[in-house]
Amino acid sequence: MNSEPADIIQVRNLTLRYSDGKESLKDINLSIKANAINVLFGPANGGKSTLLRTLNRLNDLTDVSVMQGEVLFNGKNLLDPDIDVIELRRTIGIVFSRPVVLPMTIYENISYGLALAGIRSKVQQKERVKEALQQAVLWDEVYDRLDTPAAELSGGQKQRLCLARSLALKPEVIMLDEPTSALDPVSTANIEDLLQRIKEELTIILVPHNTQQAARMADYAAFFLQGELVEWGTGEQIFTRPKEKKTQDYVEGRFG
Ligand SMILES: Nc1ncnc2c1ncn2[C@@H]1O[C@H](COP(=O)(O)OP(=O)(O)OP(=O)(O)O)[C@@H](O)[C@H]1O
Repeated sequence: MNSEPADIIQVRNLTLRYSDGKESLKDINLSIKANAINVLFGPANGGKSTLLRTLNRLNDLTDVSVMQGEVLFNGKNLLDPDIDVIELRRTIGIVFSRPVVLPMTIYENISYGLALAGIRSKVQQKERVKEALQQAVLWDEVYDRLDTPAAELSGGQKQRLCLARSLALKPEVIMLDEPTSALDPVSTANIEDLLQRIKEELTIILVPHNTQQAARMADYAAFFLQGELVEWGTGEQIFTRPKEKKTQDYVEGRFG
């Protein structure tokens, strides 16, 4: 990295409690850096997925009893009730661990979302589909069978299709929640390579599926433990010179 990237998202004093009373995020303060891979890592139940779901308001659909603090994005608090949630979810996309393809063709898996987003011109759709598949490094494998069912793709290809589906909407941020946990090592390496490539164009927030992947991928890293953000910094600092003993113990595999 040449210079310190700008903050694209600023999480300020974010506390979230589900209606069962459990505090899943405790006074979180964190900056997400633009055009970088921002890794959120730590043991299960740390609050990583909860934070991702908060950033594009998927938590609106779950039973949250308390949400305090703010999340600044493009000069606005994205937790404000008057935010356009549909537009927010286009701008901050999410890819989950299990690739969920729609029961449609490869082409339609992408064009469907474009149509929903108001892009109805067939010419424009065609261009966007091609561009997204190229960005997701899937084009060369599927360009001659775009009209076949997406269900016939391999697991790794399906995950790249899910990524292409988000990329087609030209998001500013893509969040990935353990995107390679269901994939073999070769498919995992493909996804990791392509994330390194696309960070030139957008911002990535990655919940990795293990600490090795966190260390490999992180330009910036935030260590979550039981709803608390223990520490965050550059990947290099967190994985070689952590300030907190808890981070060091986790990174060195003393608990997990
Ligand atoms: N919809 C929900 N309702 C109630 N509690 C929830 C809900 N979703 C998550 N939790 C709780 O919030 C805490 C944080 O969970 P979360 O899934 O955010 O952690 P995580 O760090 O992503 O863990 P994992 O690696 O297992 O996905 C956990 O104690 C979990 O049980």
